[in-house]
Amino acid sequence: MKKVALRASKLSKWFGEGEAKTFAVRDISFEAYAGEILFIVGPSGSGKTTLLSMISGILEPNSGEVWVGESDLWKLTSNQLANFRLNKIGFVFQDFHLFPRLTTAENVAIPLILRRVNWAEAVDTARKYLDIVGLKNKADLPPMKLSGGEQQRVAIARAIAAQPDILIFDEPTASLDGDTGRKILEFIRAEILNPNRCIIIVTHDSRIFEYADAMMKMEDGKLIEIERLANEK
Ligand SMILES: Nc1ncnc2c1ncn2[C@@H]1O[C@H](COP(=O)(O)OP(=O)(O)OP(=O)(O)O)[C@@H](O)[C@H]1O
Repeated sequence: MKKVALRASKLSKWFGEGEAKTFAVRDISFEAYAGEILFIVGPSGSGKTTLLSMISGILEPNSGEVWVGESDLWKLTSNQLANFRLNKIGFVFQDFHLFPRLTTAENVAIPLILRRVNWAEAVDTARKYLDIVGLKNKADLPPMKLSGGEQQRVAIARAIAAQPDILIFDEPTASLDGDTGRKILEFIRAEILNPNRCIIIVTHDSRIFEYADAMMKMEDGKLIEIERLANEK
C-alpha cells in the first residue's frame, strides 16, 4: 500500500476583505504519496505558489489542514514548525538561490550548518552530496563557474543534504534548455526519488510532463483534477 507523505484537506487562502476578497486557493484537498513525483500545473495566477507555501509551512492558510505524518502542520508551535522546515522539507528554487561568494561545497553545507554541524564536518559531508549529483570535482569552485544544469544539481545536492521526506521544486527547468531539463528530471527520478520521499514539482514545462507519476491541475485557485498516471513506478 502506498504511504501518504502529505495530506492537504480543504485548504483555502484568500487576500483582502469584503468586496476586495479574492481566493488564491479555494478548498483544495489532495494526497501526495511517498515514492512518487507529483506535478502541479496550471496557468499563471492559478494559486500554485500559494498552495506550495501553505503545504511547506511558510504561509498560514485561512482554513483547512496540512497533515505530514502525525502532525497537523498549522497546529504546531513556531519552534516545531521551524524544525519541520529544517528537517522534513526541502526546496529547490527556480533560480537556484546559490550564494556566489561561497564555494559549491559550502553552498551544499548550509542546511547542515543550520543544524549546528561544525563548518569543516559540514563541508566534508557536502562533498558526499556533490558526488551524488556528479559534481565532486567542482566542490571548490564558486557556483558562477558552473553551467545552468550544474548549478541546478548543486541546488538539488543542498536540498537533499537535509535528507527531507518531501522535496519541492519550483519550475526546475525554466532556465534550462530542453535537453538539460530532461536530464535533470531523469536524474531526479533515478537518484533523488526514493520509496520514503515524495517529490512535488511545480512547472509550466510540458517537455518534462512525461516524468510525472501524478499530475494535479489547478485553475483559478481550484483543483481541477488529480490524475495518477499509468507510468507510476
Ligand atoms: N500576498 C498577496 N496579496 C494579494 N494577492 C495575492 C498575494 N499572493 C498571491 N495573490 C494572488 O493569488 C493568486 C494566485 O497567486 P500565485 O502566486 O499562487 O499563482 P501561481 O499559480 O503561482 O502563478 P505563477 O505561475 O505566475 O507563479 C493571484 O491572483 C495572485 O495575485
